[in-house]
Amino acid sequence: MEENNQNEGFKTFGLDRRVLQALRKKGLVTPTVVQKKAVPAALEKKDILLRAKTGSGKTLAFVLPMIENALRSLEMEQNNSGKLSYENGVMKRSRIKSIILVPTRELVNQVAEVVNDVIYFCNDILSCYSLIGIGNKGLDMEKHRLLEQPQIIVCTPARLFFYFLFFFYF
Ligand SMILES: Nc1ncnc2c1ncn2[C@@H]1O[C@H](COP(=O)(O)OP(=O)(O)OP(=O)(O)O)[C@@H](O)[C@H]1O
Repeated sequence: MEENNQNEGFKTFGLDRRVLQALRKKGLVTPTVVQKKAVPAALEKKDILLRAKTGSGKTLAFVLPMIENALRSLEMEQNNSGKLSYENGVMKRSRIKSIILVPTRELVNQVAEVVNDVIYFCNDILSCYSLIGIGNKGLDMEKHRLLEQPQIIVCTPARLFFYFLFFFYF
């Protein structure tokens, strides 16, 4: 009972129970103003332009609906195919669903940390990779990870452009 009350605020968004569990784990109970405005609209797949002061919770405002929509989409794929598909005993993950672009490599790490916190209880079906290499530095590892097709990628525009060129030419 207490658990339910704790998530009353975030629960009103109709989020997946694993996401609610992850929020609870982080001690997050009530959505901030910007989250209250953004999450329901983003869950309806509306385009959103957010502006709010620093520390107002903008990261979760876009991360929560993004993950929720990814989970819903995975569920739909599962319902359509009637079953999850497995390869060598491991569930085959579907392709990239979201790319989060941020201006600096420091922000890549920060945002990826928030994403990983939120997918903590569903990381068997959703994975997040952050691309923070520069040029050929980190290329082998990142290329390998990208080919594994994570559902969520966090990177800078420059790194994304690098991989567009890389996969186009090689
Ligand atoms: N609903 C919430 N309840 C309590 N704390 C929250 C909530 N949402 C976010 N926070 C916390 O508030 C802090 C700031 O959040 P966040 O970094 O998302 O803000 P921001 O608006 O993106 O800031 P910036 O503009 O500096 O990037 C973080 O520590 C985060 O965990």
